[in-house]
Amino acid sequence: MIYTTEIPHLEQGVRSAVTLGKFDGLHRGHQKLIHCISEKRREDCRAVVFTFDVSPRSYILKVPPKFLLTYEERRELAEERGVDILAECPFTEELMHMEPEQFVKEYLVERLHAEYLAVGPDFRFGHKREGNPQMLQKLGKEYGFTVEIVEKEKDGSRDISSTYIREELEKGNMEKVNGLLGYTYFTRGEIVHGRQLGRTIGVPTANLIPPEIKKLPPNGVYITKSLINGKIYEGITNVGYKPTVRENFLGVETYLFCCNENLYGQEAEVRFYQYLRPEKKFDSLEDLKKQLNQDVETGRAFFQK
Ligand SMILES: Cc1cc2nc3c(=O)[nH]c(=O)nc-3n(C[C@H](O)[C@H](O)[C@H](O)COP(=O)(O)O)c2cc1C
Ligand SMILES: Nc1ncnc2c1ncn2[C@@H]1O[C@H](COP(=O)(O)OP(=O)(O)O)[C@@H](O)[C@H]1O
Repeated sequence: MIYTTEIPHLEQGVRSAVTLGKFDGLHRGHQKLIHCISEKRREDCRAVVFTFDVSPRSYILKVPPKFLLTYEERRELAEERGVDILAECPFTEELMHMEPEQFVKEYLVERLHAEYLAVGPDFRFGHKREGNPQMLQKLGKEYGFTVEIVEKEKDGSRDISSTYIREELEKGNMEKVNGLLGYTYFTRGEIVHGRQLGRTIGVPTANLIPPEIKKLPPNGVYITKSLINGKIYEGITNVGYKPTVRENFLGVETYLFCCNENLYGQEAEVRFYQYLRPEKKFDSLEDLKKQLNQDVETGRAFFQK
């Protein structure tokens, strides 16, 4: 897959099937759009995902953005789904104020040689969000591309969207989040040293510091699986600041049920299956240990089912 932060310019004779949007999470709705473009792949036709490098809303509001997928994670998932080119274009003033027809002509036609577009019914683009799927269809007749308006993937009566998934993630409803995503929500990082207290209470924990932009479920304890060095480990994970020992950074730390290896320096992907309880401040490490033993039992029972 080609990844670029510029507007791609395809060579002559090569055409494209394009989908456009923010694609945070690459959820089941996004996957449906990607399926549409990847079906059009040929020797001389590329599947292109055209997206922006900062969520337009957070750019305007100037709040530090949190995403369901980091840019790197999104790249990897897009590649797995059969995308040839992922263009993460800077969301510049120029792009923000571009007239819809100019965007179509300069970017989609002249640079991408688009022959096919897949968009959702609520897709909007260009200055004042005046561009819409019907307008794309009209312009397609003029410039020679077809536009498929792809029905939204639904969960019951509600459209699947990044907003819906964020809402459920904020509630810690991992079963719902994972169902909407079509994969298990995860975060990644390198396993780093903690205070080495874990081993003293019989519960060593692999600590990782999640990426700044990654949106996490609420602080608390989760049943998880961790992918480390190609192996899957079942375990339980605490997300938070460990109030009992007063950590000063937000960590994701996991006790792996069947592991006694030295894991420092390894990359881990922690996948969240179920929320167990909120993070608590205990009066002593002994009390914490009692609670941890209970959590371990709950976690093991979950995987035995
Ligand atoms: C499953 C799990 C649940 C945890 N729950 C809590 C908690 O509720 N409150 C808390 O202060 N720390 C909690 N912790 C964090 C422990 O305080 C921490 O693992 C211990 O102090 C060891 O820290 P260290 O890795 O820096 O040595 C939890 C850790 C795990 C793995
Ligand atoms: N079952 C296990 N679960 C998690 N980490 C383990 C396990 N067995 C061994 N380890 C190793 O022990 C380390 C955690 O021990 P711990 O005493 O909690 O130290 P730290 O505070 O540095 O995390 C992990 O980083 C890993 O290298």
